[in-house]
Amino acid sequence: MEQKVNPVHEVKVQYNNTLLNYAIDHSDQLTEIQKELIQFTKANVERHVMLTQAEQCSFFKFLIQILNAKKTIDVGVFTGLSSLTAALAMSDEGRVVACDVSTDYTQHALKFWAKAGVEHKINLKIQPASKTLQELIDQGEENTYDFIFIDADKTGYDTYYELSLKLIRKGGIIAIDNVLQHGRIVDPTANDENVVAIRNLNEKILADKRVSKTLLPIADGITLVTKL
Ligand SMILES: C[S@@+](CC[C@H](N)C(=O)[O-])C[C@H]1O[C@@H](n2cnc3c(N)ncnc32)[C@H](O)[C@@H]1O
Repeated sequence: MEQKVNPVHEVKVQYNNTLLNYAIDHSDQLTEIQKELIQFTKANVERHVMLTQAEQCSFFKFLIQILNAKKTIDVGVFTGLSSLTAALAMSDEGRVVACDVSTDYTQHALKFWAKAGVEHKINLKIQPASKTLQELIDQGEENTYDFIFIDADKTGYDTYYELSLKLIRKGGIIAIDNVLQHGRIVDPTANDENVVAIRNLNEKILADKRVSKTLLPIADGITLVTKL
């Protein structure tokens, strides 16, 4: 794949851990339970690199609040941080449909949600996310969701994107994680199935007239789309 480099766009700030920590310290702080969940996951769960990052949590909280969201979907729960973040950001009527296939990971999520007192806001569905999203459509919930976060198996993203586009309301936001694939997205020699799946989706979204989109180079890259 030939890479185009546009000379108009250049890096003005070199990010490093000090700057990242400064940004996190000057944003709304994580709650004690969110911090505890992160510490627990890092200490006890082998694939803890899958955790949503702190700067994403504060960003999603902000989005969910400005959307005045009541209905959200979390595609990819792991130990529960992104679902917890959504539940905490919403008023008491707010609901999260939390999709995962793993009871190993989500057993921890359930404990932290209970500890935070938000378990009644989160409906955990243990089955492939595509099945859960299709069931919501079949139950007549098209065009009713305010915020959807896609962060599960990368080869499923295209399916999750299409189903989410049906479920999201006009003006709602779909956030798609890992769209830079740790930099491999622009490496022409990187062609594993995850990179190829995300590269294809990024091109598809770019050309997609149904949405307005912005790809933010924070964390591992997050694309936000809103349905027009
Ligand atoms: C990157 S982790 C999610 C991280 C999470 N958002 C957080 O806040 O820490 C990806 C999750 O997707 C789940 N997953 C993988 N395949 C799936 C599928 N087909 N349907 C639903 N979840 C799936 C995995 O079990 C894993 O927990």
